[in-house]
Amino acid sequence: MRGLTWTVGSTRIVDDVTFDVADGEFVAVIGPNGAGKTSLFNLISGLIRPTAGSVTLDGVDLTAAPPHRRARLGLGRTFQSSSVFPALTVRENVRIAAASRGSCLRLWRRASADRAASSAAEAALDDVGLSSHAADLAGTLSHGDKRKLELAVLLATEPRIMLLDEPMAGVATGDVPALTELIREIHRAGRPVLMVEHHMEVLLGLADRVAVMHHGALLAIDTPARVMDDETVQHAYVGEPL
Ligand SMILES: Nc1ncnc2c1ncn2[C@@H]1O[C@H](COP(=O)(O)OP(=O)(O)OP(=O)(O)O)[C@@H](O)[C@H]1O
Repeated sequence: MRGLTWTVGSTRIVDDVTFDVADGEFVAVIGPNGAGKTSLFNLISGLIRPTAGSVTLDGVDLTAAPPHRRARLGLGRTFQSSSVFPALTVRENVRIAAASRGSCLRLWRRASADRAASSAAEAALDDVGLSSHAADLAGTLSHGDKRKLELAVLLATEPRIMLLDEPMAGVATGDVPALTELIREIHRAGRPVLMVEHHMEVLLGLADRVAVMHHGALLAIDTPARVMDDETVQHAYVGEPL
């Protein structure tokens, strides 16, 4: 992203943010409450249009593209609040995502597309360890398993890059290590990740770089250890744990 800016009235909610996520890299976005992290994700995924700046994926300028086109081009995203269909089964949730990937209007290719979507869904459920819950209604899953389901839904779309907005939000403390490990494995499988996370301890050993936002601007972007040592970052977090 280059110079990404979003102004509401006279307030700069996201202020001239520029950084790259390299192929295979894991970049975390942190910042005090209201720093503009979710707004930045909304700009990258196209839910809101920037006042200025651009978003590029693999050299393709996506700045004017609607969210569904960005998703087609490989920009996959999860949301801060749970976004599964509670009345559908776990398998159906993932299958819908997998089918959306290879959307094909030619009737004679529907059967093979269906089979491909089913096997992509099963593979994604296996990746996140939810195969044994495939027939359960998504609404009956624990909060931690719902988060895993969201990851499976995302994986089934075979994204080029994964944007995860606070995947640990609402998850019981005891489930955080397993979910962290799962995200680590998904990343190791070769996908770059951009993840909003409040807890610095989750990011140590997970993120290659940490981008710190403050009042909409990018305050620092560096390794987790160096970011934690940075005095300007510590100052931005006065009154809140880093
Ligand atoms: N549509 C909007 N109109 C006006 N102000 C907005 C809008 N969306 C967000 N804001 C404001 O922009 C600021 C940044 O919000 P945002 O949700 O991006 O921050 P955040 O860093 O994700 O916060 P949190 O850590 O609490 O999730 C906040 O002060 C918020 O009130």
